[in-house]
Amino acid sequence: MNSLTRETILEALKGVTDPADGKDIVEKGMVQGIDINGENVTVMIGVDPERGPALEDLRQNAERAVRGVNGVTTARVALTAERQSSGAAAKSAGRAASGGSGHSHSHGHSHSQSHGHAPASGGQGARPAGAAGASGGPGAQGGGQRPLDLGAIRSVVTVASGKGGVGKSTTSVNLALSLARQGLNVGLLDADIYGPSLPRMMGLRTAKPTHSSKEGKITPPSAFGIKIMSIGFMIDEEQPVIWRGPMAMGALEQLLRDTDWGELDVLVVDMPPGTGDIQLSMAQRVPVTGAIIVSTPQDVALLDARKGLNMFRKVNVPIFGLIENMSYYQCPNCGHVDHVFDHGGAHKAADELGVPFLGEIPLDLKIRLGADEGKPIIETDPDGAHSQAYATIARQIAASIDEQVGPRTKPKKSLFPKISFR
Ligand SMILES: Nc1ncnc2c1ncn2[C@@H]1O[C@H](COP(=O)(O)OP(=O)(O)OP(=O)(O)O)[C@@H](O)[C@H]1O
Repeated sequence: MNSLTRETILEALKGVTDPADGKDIVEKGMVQGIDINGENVTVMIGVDPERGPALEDLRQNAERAVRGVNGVTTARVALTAERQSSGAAAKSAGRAASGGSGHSHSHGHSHSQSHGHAPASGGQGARPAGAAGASGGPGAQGGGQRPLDLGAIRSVVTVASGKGGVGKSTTSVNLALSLARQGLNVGLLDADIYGPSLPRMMGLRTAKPTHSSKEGKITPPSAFGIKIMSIGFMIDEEQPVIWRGPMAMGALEQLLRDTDWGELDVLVVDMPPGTGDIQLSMAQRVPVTGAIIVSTPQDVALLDARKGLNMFRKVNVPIFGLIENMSYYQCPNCGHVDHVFDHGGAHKAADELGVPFLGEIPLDLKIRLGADEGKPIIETDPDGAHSQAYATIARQIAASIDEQVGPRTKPKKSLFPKISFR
C-alpha cells in the first residue's frame, strides 16, 4: 500500500528555493501539480516563461528533493509557465488568444488525484463541431473561444469519467483498438497530462516521438497500428523541460496540433478524470464530436458520472453515451456471473439522464493485466467475449460519429498553424 502523500512531497519541496529571492517554492505557490502514481511522482512547477532556461538548477534540485523522499522510485519535475499575458500565450502557442490564456493562477497548491489544476478558461462556450466542421456554427454559446481546427482529423471522441480509477484509460485503449479493427484510422491522445498512462498501456514505455519531415511537426509513436501521443513520452529524467512556455492546456493543445496525425477517422482522447478546469477547457477548445462517460456501478461514481455529463452538456458537446466498466465478474472456470457491485446502475442512470447506454464491460483480471502489461485484451484475445463487448460499443460509437460528421469522405487538408516544439 502506497504511503506517499501530497503533503510529504510538499514538505520535501520546501527545501527548494527560488534563486531570485531565496524563498522556498512551496511558500511562493510555484508547485502547481503533484501526481503520485504508486512510487512514481511527477511535479509541475509554474515559472515565468522568460525565466525557464535559467531555472534548470531549481528543477534539478526539486527532482533531487522528491527523489529523496522515502518510498519514491521515480521523480519527474517539469517546469511549466505560471503566468502569461494572453498575447504572449497566443504567440507561443501560435493560435488565437483563448479565454484560457490570460488567467491568474490563484492556487499555489498541488493535487494528487484530481488532476484538476489547469488554468480556468473563462467559462465561455464552445462551438462543438465535427472536426471537419460538419456540425458547425449553431452550437456556439457565448462565443470567445475558438475551437482548434483539426484539419485531417475527421472526428474527436473524448473518453471521460467523473472520478479517477474507473477504468477510463483502459476503456480508451480498448475502444481505440476496436475501432481500428473495424477499419477506421484511429489516433489516441492521452490528455491526462498529470498522470499519463497510455504509453504503458500500449506497451510504449520507452518510445519517443521523433521529428517529422513536416516542418514543426512531430511523428508520434505507434502501437498496434494506432498513433499515440502523450505527455508521458516527454516527461523523463533525460528530457525534462518539455513545455516551459505554454501552460497545461497550452501543452495539450500543442500535443494535439504539433503531432503529425495524418488522416484520421477518429482521434480518441483519454481525458483526465474529473470535471475540473482542464476538462472544461478541453471540451471548449477541442472540437469534440462526441463524449463517452465511463463509470463503475457504484452509486458514488455514478453521481460523478452525472457531473461529467452535465459538463459536456454545458458546452454543447454531444454525448454518445455511458459505459459501465467493471460491471460484473464472470468466473473464468465455471462461467458464473457475479455482480460484485450494484450492477446496472449506469444503465438506469443513462435512462434517467436521457443518454444512450453503450454497454457494460466486466471486471476481469485479463483486462487488467493486459492494460498494465501493455498488451490490451483486444490484441491478445480479439475474439473473446470481452473484446466482443468492446466491439459492440465501438460500433455504436462509429455510427454516432457518422451521424455527427457525415459518412466518411476524403479528409480535408490540415489547416494547423505552424508552431514549433521547444
Ligand atoms: N474491466 C476491468 N477489469 C479489470 N480491471 C480493470 C478494468 N478496467 C480497468 N481496470 C484496471 O483498473 C485500474 C484503473 O484503470 P485505468 O487506469 O484505466 O483507470 P482511469 O479511470 O483511467 O484511472 P485514472 O483516473 O488514474 O487515469 C487499472 O489497473 C486497470 O488495469
